[in-house]
Amino acid sequence: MADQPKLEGATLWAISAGLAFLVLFLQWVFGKGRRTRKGLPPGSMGWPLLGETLQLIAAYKTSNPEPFVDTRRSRYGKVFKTHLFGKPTIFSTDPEVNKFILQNEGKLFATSYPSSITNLLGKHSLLLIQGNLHKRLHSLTLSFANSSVLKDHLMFDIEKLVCLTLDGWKDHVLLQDEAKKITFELTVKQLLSFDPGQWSENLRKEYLQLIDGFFSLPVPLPFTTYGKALKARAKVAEELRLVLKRRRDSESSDHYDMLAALLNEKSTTTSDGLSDDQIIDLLLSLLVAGYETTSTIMTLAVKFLTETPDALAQLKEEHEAIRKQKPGAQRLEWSDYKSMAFTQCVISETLRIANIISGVFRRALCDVEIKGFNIPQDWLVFPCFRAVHLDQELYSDARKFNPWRWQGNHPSTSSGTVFTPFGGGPRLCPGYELARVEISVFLHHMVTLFSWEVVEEDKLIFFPTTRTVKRYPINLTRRGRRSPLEI
Ligand code: HEM
Repeated sequence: MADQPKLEGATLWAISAGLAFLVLFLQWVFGKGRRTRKGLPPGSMGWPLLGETLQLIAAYKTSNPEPFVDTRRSRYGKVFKTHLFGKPTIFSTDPEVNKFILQNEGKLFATSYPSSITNLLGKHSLLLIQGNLHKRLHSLTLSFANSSVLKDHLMFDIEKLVCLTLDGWKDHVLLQDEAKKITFELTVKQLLSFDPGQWSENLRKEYLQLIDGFFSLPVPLPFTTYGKALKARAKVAEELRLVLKRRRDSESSDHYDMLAALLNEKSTTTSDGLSDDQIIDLLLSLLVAGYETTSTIMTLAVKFLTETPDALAQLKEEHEAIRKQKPGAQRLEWSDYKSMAFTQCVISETLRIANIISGVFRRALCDVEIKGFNIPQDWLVFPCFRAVHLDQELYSDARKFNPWRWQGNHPSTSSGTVFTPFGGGPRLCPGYELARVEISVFLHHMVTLFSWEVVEEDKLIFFPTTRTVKRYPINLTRRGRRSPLEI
């Protein structure tokens, strides 16, 4: 009898240990996603090697990619770990974490692209360079697209090139393609002072091939998309090299364009200028940066307006009022652009719900602690702007196109944390104002020169980039107003 309690104790111990083991085992099986290395945010690393890449791609290939983020955010919280495109990644849908990551560019985090993309952009691209050179060239680009340059120089070219394209329209266009033509020609003009013609059209065709390469398997064989993209890159670089050589050889220096600014750029410490390779990569990346981004917003603003007749009516009213002040076909002034208040609401709302840039990849340069989580050195982080822009806690009825939300004093206009379509920190998009002016001028002429009807239902998808599947075909009716090019 004396031994009985001992036996019971041992049995109890064995049962408790067994239970504890069972609980741990069940947690391991069912709570895989919640297990963390110390300090890592919760999340699932998905399949070996593939991680959760296929789930992400499958979601973004549809018109409603949100469930990818929504399910993980409700399971793990606003910041979760995952494994994307071959790398362990911290995915953030938290505006404060996103801001922290962007602000600490170059200190705790650095921009990160796969080598396949780096090869296409060129190692001197503004999107890739770091440190002082990045600072210098970022501010040079900014100084080329700021309000006073836009007002005194670019506004005129923007309107001319928008009208040149719109004047050529017959009764049917693929709007997405037309918008791309406009933004490409504008960028060529701004960078090199070339007017639209066969040269820029040939260059654009090479560009289309080059951009396809960003979203293809990086197999560098001549018949693969990636191989063709590398070839296209070489051709674009060759053309730019010829232009550069002519400019260096020429006596006159009366150009006012980005190339002239790059040729004059000198290091403050060594007073060395930029090499040909540096200039070519910079020009090439500027063409990439402003081309698809701005043209996508132009197309989608028209799509969302078409689907929201009250907004289209209000936008038309705003632009008709501007036209009334201008007898005949007079050109737009800077003050007209500044008076387009509702147009800015439409642009912000389009950027909020369908920006081509859902977020940006960065690499942690060291172990970083934020909000109680540890981000290990060399892991990727993905501050997801789209998830913040569509967060129901931050925007009421967040998934609906509602340009009126921007009227008055919406907090997100001022906070710079919950609305970041142009990124932030040292890599804030230097083209943010240029893009707004281009889109505003385009919308002005689109709604005052034409009315339109959508030819067929066209789906919006988000992978490989944000685009409509059928390139947004529309039938046009001319409204009888003369375009500024006719005077
Ligand atoms: C609606 C149009 C546009 C959107 C939504 C957009 C968005 C962005 C975003 C989010 C970034 C930050 C990338 C990062 O942090 O890694 C960026 C960078 C950049 N953008 Fe834009 N952009 C637009 C138009 C333009 C235009 C018209 C230009 C032409 C000058 C331009 C030039 C650049 C450049 C050069 C960078 C790289 C800046 C750097 O790394 O320092 N963008 N853009």
